[in-house]
Amino acid sequence: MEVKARAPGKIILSGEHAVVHGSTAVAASIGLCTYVSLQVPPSNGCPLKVYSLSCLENLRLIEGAYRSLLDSNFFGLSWIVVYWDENDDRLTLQLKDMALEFSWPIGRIKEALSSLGGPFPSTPTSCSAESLKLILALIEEQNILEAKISLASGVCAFLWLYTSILGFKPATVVVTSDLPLGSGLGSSAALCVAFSAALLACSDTVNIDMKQEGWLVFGESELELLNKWAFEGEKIIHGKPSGIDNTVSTYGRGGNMIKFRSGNLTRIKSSMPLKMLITNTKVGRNTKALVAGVSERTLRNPDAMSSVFNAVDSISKELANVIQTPASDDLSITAKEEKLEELMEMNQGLLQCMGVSHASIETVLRTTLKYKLASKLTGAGGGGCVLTLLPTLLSGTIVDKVIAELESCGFQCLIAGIGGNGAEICFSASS
Ligand SMILES: Nc1ncnc2c1ncn2[C@@H]1O[C@H](COP(=O)(O)OP(=O)(O)OP(=O)(O)O)[C@@H](O)[C@H]1O
Ligand SMILES: C[C@@](O)(CCO)CC(=O)[O-]
Ligand SMILES: [Mg+2]
Repeated sequence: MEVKARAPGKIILSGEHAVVHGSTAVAASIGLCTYVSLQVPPSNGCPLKVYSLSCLENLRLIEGAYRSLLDSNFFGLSWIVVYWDENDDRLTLQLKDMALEFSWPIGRIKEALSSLGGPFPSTPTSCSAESLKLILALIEEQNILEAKISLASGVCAFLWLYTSILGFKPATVVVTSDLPLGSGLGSSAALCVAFSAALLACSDTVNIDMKQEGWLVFGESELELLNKWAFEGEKIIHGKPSGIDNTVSTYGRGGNMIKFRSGNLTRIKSSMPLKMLITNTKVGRNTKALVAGVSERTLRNPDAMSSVFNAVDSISKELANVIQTPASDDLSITAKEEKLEELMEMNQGLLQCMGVSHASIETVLRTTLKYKLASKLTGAGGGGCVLTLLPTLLSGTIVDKVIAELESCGFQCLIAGIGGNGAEICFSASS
């Protein structure tokens, strides 16, 4: 059986970092996703597939399944029934975009992690420091290249989610993504949401009709479970996440945005078309380190930082109001856009106060300002992506000029659809 899951990335319009400290933030999913395909063989001893000898070639597709071939003669034709062999049971994770593969014999994973007691799919549980050590030992055995070491946290999140939700079943899991990694567009959350969605869909906890075709959405209670598991994965990658990224990736739906505070979400409907240019500075950074940096600054300057977080809270609430309030004779779309631009600039100023801007971000701000466009960093900052509001009446020529100038600095621009769907799953018979 194969289950596929997809989960979107996000942009934060206001409130990143401050949201970790209890302020309101406003975010929306974008039309770029991470995809997970999970292939689980049938339980040991069950025939995996029956082939006629004429299509014996197909057998080569099933690596490691040759050992228990049972030859039979069925209706006068020669058929082969292929059984799965326990000794060949492996858990394999392929990160396709990085051309990386991790693979462990199930016996080895059991030996290392059975003390953790999984599976417990309906009880989202934090990965303790001791459990993390055991998981890291499994990853170290795979000799991950120094240049790709930042991926280890994603692999840790995978092993924790996998063994907690499905236990010690063999499977092949393949990951691909439209999202740039570590750039502020929520790649870590999209990964954890897509993993959790695929794993829960394969577990006995979630009641879903596997015969339905096309992309499916979980019901509300399953979404809640999915979001909680994804949050546990995010904690492994981010250290101390607010939960906004996984919540947006789980619950995004039909053009909605999300207002988020202290773990609670409110869906908000935008009453205006919102077009954002996303500029990826391509400066790599790590959300965990940036979040920790803001927390350290807060410990050193508690009163000043509390004022900064309060100011961000007011900005996010105001921004949500502007987005929701319909345009009228007294409040034109242009006036609303000017208000949003001002709020974005104020938020950016406060993010600088938190110490999470970067020279590359400042270059984007200066460049877009030449065209009278307002910008702010999105996500954790320190490089990564910057948002620029593209007002409705802005001519296409100006947009082209800004993009050309930004790309001449070595940045990469894209205009993504805002407020797409959240997590979805799809079943298919394995090939
Ligand atoms: N498609 C993927 N394949 C493998 N690992 C991934 C993938 N997407 C995310 N990751 C993991 O997430 C890490 C990046 O997460 P990080 O939180 O630093 O950035 P982000 O989520 O893109 O940005 P932000 O948190 O600011 O929105 C990577 O180093 C890797 O461990
Ligand atoms: C920087 C941060 O606020 C957003 C990262 O996309 C971290 C978080 O909320 O978990
Ligand atoms: Mg992240």
